[in-house]
Amino acid sequence: MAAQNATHAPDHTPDTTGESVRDREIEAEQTHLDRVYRRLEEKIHEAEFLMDDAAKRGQVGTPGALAERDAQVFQAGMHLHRLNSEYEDFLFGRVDLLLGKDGQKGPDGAYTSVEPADGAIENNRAEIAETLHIGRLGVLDADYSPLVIDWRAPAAAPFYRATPVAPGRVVRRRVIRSKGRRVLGVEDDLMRPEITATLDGAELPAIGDGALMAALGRARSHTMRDIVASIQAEQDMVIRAPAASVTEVEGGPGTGKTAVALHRAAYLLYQDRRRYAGGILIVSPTPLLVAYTEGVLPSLGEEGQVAIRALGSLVDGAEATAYDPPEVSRIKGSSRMQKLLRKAARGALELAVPGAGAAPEHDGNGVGTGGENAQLSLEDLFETAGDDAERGAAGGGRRRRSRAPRPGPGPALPTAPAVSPPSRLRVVAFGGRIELHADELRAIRQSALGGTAPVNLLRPRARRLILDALWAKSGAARRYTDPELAAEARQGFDEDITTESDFQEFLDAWWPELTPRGVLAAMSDERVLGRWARRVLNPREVRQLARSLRRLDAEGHGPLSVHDVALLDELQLILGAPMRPAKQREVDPLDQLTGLEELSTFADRNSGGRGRRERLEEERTDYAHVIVDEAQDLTPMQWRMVGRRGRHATWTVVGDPAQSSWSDPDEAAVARDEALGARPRRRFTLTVNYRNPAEIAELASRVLALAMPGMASPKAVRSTGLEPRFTVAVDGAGAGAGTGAGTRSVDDAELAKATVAAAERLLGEVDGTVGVVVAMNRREQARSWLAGLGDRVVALGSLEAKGLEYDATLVVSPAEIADESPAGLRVLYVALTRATQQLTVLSTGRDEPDADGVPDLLRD
Ligand SMILES: Nc1ncnc2c1ncn2[C@@H]1O[C@H](COP(=O)(O)OP(=O)(O)OP(=O)(O)O)[C@@H](O)[C@H]1O
Repeated sequence: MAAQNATHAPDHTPDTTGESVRDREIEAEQTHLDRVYRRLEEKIHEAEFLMDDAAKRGQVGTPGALAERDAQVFQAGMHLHRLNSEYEDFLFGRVDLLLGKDGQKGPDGAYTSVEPADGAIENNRAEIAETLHIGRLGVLDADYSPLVIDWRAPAAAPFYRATPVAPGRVVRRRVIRSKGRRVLGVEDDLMRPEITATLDGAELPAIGDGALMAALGRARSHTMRDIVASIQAEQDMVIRAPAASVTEVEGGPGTGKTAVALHRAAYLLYQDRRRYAGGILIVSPTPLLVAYTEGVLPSLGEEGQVAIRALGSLVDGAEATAYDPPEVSRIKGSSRMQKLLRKAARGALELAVPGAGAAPEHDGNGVGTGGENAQLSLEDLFETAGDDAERGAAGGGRRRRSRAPRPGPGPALPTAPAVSPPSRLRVVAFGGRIELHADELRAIRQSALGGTAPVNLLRPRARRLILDALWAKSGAARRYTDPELAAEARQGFDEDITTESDFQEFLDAWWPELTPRGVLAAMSDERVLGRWARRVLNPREVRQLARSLRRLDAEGHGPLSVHDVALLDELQLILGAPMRPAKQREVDPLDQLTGLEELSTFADRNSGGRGRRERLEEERTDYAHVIVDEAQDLTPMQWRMVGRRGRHATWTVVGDPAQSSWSDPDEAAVARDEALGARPRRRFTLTVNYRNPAEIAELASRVLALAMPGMASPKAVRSTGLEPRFTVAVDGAGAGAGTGAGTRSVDDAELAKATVAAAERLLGEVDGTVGVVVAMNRREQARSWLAGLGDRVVALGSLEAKGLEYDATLVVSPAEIADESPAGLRVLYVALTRATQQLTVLSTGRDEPDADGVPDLLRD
């Protein structure tokens, strides 16, 4: 690590003027920052003038003038928005460079050579030839010399990539800490500590202990910070990797996968804003992680074109709030569900499914299929011509309408039930009755379903087959020898039938438009589900699945789990989207050609961009780039759901197999391969743990050895000297480390007391947040235990801890967490790797703690 290897000159020693080297260096950076802000103000005035000018052009009205005006407003709006944003640390870095090899300058005004010129260093002495300041945006001075280089520009790469092993032209890398317009401090890393470098004749000093350590040591809040000032070389390789295909990143806990993924989104937008105007989707495992990370991109100046969504809210109108127990998650996540859902969608046509008919009954007798209700007898309707009567039908209040048979060859139509699927269709035509019986209707349905199109879209085909069958039964075709006359008669026959609202009602009942939620709700009937799931699930799985879906009401509304959401998405595909009225256009087609569609993004961003972003998220189902965070957790069904959103996308997929809570990684790998297709893949591994101190990482590695034998732990970058603490909840006597009494079971009251005591202690020891991780089925309980401790402490179920971090973590009963599911040890590994400073492990008898309170699972 560069930060560890740098040597530093004494920086607090006052010189003859009484000023320390540090003060002088801060003052020099302040002078530069003042210059930057003066230039920014000039640019803001320029942009305001341009906006003004553009508004006047609006009155001219020729297409050319309007296009020019729009382009100008776009440019000016973009500048204004960016320039007006007061970033806490607009300017954060600086590199002092040796003379470059080729002497060429790039578009940002900086020399492009990565390697130093021959003779740049002589007798271990060198003169600094170029100093670049790195910031969140690029700013050029009036003479086009670079005042600040955008962190994503090629010229900024050495700031991140240089190491003492491969320093390139970099002699000193400096991180500048500022607030508003004031420089607060500087931290330097020397990349060539062996040489003496001078700048304008004075020796180049190095201040502080290194920026990375300073960043890592800061207290954590409830939101993630960007790492733009201290991105490390191996992370930078991922962030700047070309986006042509699939970039796969693996790395253990705390290696910066999430941080890198977020910075990569900002980098891609900078590289090719037009291409990624198609939207970047970041898929996160939980809403908690979304909330934790969603501030990072705005802090990097990017938000309008990036949607960060939790897996449970990828489908519009659905929001996962419920949890499935592991055995149910396993069923719902498995790719076997594809087959089952296809059967269910087809089977649901035969039921009176909500969203398409009556409510299913959960009485084990089948869903809405039974008895008289389903027998549609239309006979009476024709025999009581002219008599409009209302008749309440048992179980449905079915409406009965009377209709006179039409004179002439045209058919008279039956009515259809409002609720139950009819099993007979009878019409009067050519003076006689034509009837399609239950078995004939069933055969027609089967034949229509033989198509591969989505079920809802097969309805026109079914309608055509019904008309064919009625026409054939009418025998009318035989009456016409002239094919033209026959075709005409057939056309009239079809028109007469189909223009009748009763026929429409019949179709609505017989081939209802199914909704994903309706089908999911229908699957809550165990008997029906058992039929559909034959040879897919065993009876126990059928029972478990049906039971879990009973939390939905008849129309499929009610608490959904994250796995239900993937099922809804799959069903949407199987059923086909119902026709919706066309959406009002937001942008002019011309905008798409000129790139001016971005205009509304910036306009909206200026006037509270969130509304725009929400709409963007709502409307998009196909993105230009998809970033999957915690990819190891996606189930096969979730891979299918996510894959559908990136059919034409490039991808970045980050994850850690050792943290997977999904029980069947091989099955998930197949689904992942399908989602990513044949695109070439570029693989990266991150190897350094920036989150956990070495003491905590070492403890966690014991669980890793059990969970994934042979898998290497990432190397922790720092050590705090604070060993994890072990404590045991004991009956009657409170909690204490190393009591040796842990083999007895403990009741909830004692566990609550011990949890609160351990959490309070940690709160007293750290400035920031404390996360208390418990088994999933204890999370409500733990929330109530900790309710009085203020908002620095958070109670989390083990699966909720994914991706998050806290200054201190309390892990309650490792054995309980490990026993929760087949992937329990990996989930425990996640829990143990959340702390940036301190970790306490609280055991109960179930954990079999030794005399020091160390639970069996964590012993060496
Ligand atoms: N280069 C860096 N400079 C400063 N902080 C960093 C750097 N890289 C990572 N971090 C910090 O380390 C912590 C862990 O990063 P992150 O959450 O991205 O890791 P992760 O690999 O996604 O972890 P997990 O797999 O456990 O979810 C975060 O606080 C992040 O800000």
